Amino acid sequence: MAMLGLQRLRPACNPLCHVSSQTSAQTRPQFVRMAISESAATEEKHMAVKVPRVLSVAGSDSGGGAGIQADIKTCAALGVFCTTAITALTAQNTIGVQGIYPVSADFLERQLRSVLSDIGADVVKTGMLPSADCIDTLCSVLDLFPVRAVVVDPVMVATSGDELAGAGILDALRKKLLPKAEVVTPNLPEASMLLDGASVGTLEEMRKAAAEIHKMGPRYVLIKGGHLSGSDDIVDILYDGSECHEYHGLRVETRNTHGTGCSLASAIAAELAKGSHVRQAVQAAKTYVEKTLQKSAKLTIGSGAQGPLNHVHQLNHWESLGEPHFRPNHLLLYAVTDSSMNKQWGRSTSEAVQAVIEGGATIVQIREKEADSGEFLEEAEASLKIARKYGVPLVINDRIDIALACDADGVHLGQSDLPISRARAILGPKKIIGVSCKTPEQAMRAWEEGADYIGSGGVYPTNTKQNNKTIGVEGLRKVCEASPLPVVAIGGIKDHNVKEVMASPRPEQLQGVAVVSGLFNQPDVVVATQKFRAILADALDDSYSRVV
Ligand SMILES: Nc1ncnc2c1ncn2[C@@H]1O[C@H](COP(=O)(O)OP(=O)(O)OP(=O)(O)O)[C@@H](O)[C@H]1O
Ligand SMILES: Cc1ncc(CO)c(N)n1
Ligand SMILES: [Mg+2]
Repeated sequence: MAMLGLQRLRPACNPLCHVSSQTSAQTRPQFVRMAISESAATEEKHMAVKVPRVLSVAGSDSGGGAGIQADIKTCAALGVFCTTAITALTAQNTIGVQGIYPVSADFLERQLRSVLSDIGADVVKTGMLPSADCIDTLCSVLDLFPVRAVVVDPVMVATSGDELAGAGILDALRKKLLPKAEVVTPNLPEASMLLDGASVGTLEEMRKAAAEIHKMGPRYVLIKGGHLSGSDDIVDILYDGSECHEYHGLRVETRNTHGTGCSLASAIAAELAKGSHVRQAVQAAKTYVEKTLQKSAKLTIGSGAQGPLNHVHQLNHWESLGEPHFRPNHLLLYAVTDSSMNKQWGRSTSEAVQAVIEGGATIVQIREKEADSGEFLEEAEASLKIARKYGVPLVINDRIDIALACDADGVHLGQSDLPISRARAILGPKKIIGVSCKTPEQAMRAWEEGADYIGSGGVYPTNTKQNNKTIGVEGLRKVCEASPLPVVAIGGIKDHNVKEVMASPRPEQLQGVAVVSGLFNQPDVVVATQKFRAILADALDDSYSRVV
């Protein structure tokens, strides 16, 4: 193979501009920050943004679940730029491998040189290598263009049982590629093949196999336990030449395990490219694959035994496709907490939430005007655990940051909070956004900007919100008639006036009532809530109240 003589360029670290225009009296962190920002300003034009890069040397899976396709998606999900050198085309789907078209060693070399001579790579990840020639070529090119680490997934057999590389590659793999590897990631059958058919089917055998494979030259051996039978726990074993580290994870019950191995190896490569140590990289990769399996468990792509993963589940949320994130009849009895009221009665917010849900509240809003952010978050998290157990949605008043931090079901915003369109952009399409509206115009705008429901009031004067203009039953009716969104009535609603609010003819969009002190300024929240549910059932026709 001809030598290109190209060297990888390592850009020197740009020194900071330490002579800042402000001097002496500053504290050190401020000084460092200013120095950095001033340096940034003067060098802005020349500043290079260095992106972590992985080069995947692997086969194409036409089914989109494994091989190159899995590698690119995994790297994208983990924030790494992925280039490719394709070793083979496979005609493959969720049923099996219908054909293999290997790429010649010459053309593999062209791809490797194209990528490494220009874009470069921090880490090379290898998957399917169809011939010993391809392995020879790869090793020679790696000698010319050294990279920080090589992650070798010794792909031999697809999950379907179809052979992807024959025993003919074993010698080159063991003698040439493994000595260059930072990590090698065999599954159980591959570990056995590398060891000429030794049995690798128990944890003890995995440990022994890891030590044997380590003698072939890689710095780390990770034996994957995905094929271990008969346990809820899936253990991968990492051997570093002196110690075995175990990575435990829960087995996800799913048919969608096609490409887990490729994804794990790519995730390790991506984490290494970002600068992690091998042990951190393996842990992060295992966590990524487990989470991805969970998010992909129910997908039905293809009719075969092994479906693909949804690698970019943070972007597309397929797991919740088809599930409406909000149903208007959740607004029937809407409980809004008030921490000082609950404190007076000697209960925490989460105890109050438990009681109000037991009593029959159909949605809960955590409204916190006193606690600091940390306490608010703790209360919200504890309340959310309870709400999830009962399948009742829980939203946060005003604080989008708290809603995001605890992954609540949504927020309720006032007219002076962040604009609805911004809130929607931050929270994504799957979170509930409710908006307080006093007028038909506000209701129309909330709808245009992407809200899910409207809270309209105050219907009656209330102590919880003094200085709040009341709109009365008439104002509520006007909002309901104009609103394209479902409406919940709020403000001073007590057991004695629910009937009046919900009285017929009830406007179509009016779904229920939101209550604060009627539920919580009470000695027994469960009993108070049950009473409201009974009055609501009475006020509405049966078919309606039975839906929730
Ligand atoms: N059902 C599962 N639940 C949780 N983790 C799993 C499951 N199946 C595999 N894993 C994990 O996924 C990673 C890949 O393991 P596996 O042994 O399946 O690789 P593989 O056989 O090479 O996969 P591939 O199908 O891509 O060839 C490992 O970290 C393993 O622990
Ligand atoms: C191309 C390709 N590489 C790797 C695997 C391993 O899952 C596969 N099924 N297909
Ligand atoms: Mg594999």
